[in-house]
Amino acid sequence: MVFRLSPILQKVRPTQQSWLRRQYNDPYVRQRLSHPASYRSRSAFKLLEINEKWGKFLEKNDVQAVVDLGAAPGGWSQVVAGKMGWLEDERIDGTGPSSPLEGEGYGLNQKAKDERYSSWSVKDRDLVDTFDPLSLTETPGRVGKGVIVAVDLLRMAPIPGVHTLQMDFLAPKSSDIVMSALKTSANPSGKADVIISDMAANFTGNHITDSQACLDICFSAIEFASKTLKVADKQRGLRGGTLLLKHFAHPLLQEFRRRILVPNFHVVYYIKPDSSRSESAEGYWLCRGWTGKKQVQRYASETPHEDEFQQ
Ligand SMILES: C[S@@+](CC[C@H](N)C(=O)[O-])C[C@H]1O[C@@H](n2cnc3c(N)ncnc32)[C@H](O)[C@@H]1O
Repeated sequence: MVFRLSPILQKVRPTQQSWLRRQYNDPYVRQRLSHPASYRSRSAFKLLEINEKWGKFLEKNDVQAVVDLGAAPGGWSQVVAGKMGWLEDERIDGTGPSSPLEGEGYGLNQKAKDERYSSWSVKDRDLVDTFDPLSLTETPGRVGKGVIVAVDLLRMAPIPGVHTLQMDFLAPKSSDIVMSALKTSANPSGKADVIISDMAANFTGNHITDSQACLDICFSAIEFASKTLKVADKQRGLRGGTLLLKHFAHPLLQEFRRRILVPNFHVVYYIKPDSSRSESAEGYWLCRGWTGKKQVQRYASETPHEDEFQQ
């Protein structure tokens, strides 16, 4: 079907018109709107695709603890909650007509809703130094396995089984808070099997500033991973943890891959999912089998010239 602007929309600016045209013609936007799972973001299809094509790493039996960094509005967390059995069928949002939680939640205050969904949300300033996740009571009627912790600067509406921390992941102490949130009776080691990061800073339009911001995010994620991911242990038949990391194409990031990721994982794949827009410089590294062989340390890097930026 050809996209035609209605007379009202013809009055909006050309840039807004081209955005509307792109949204209308995007098969993933249409799929999201019509999908029974009511995914909150188009990004959910990227994670579904990566997981499906690259070894179904979210569905392994031994996956007990997953951390979702830069999680809002919650599409990836919905996918993880679905894979870990917190949601019985494809109706992921817990709000729709075929949801196992149908009819629940209405008339409940936020605290009661969070308890009902085994989903709590806290802000860092409320919990630094006082947060004790083990004090949280187990939720009756919970259906899923393990623990899922989601982090974002923005507030996220609850998702069954997902514990949300609203905070700046790059701030000091944030990784300690996430680590304590991971330690529950369902995951006594407090370690993570899978860390997924779709975190992205707001673009300024300056490639050097934007690439440096992306590098900072990647460093924060790997520093956290180095403290948290399970290490491969052949004797115990334990797989090393997995990290899925969003980045943008730039020589600084290639250097990061070579110096930090490759020495610390069994394998590092570069993935550009079909569902990622071709005009976007974003890509993902899927890093399997954390070995932690090389200490993770930030290094001084020559900032490449603007011309070196690759689309
Ligand atoms: C592309 S969106 C994530 C979409 C998400 N994966 C989904 O499926 O709904 C990137 C997110 O990263 C978050 N973010 C960026 N910098 C952050 C930071 N320093 N700490 C926490 N979250 C951050 C943004 O607030 C934004 O919600």
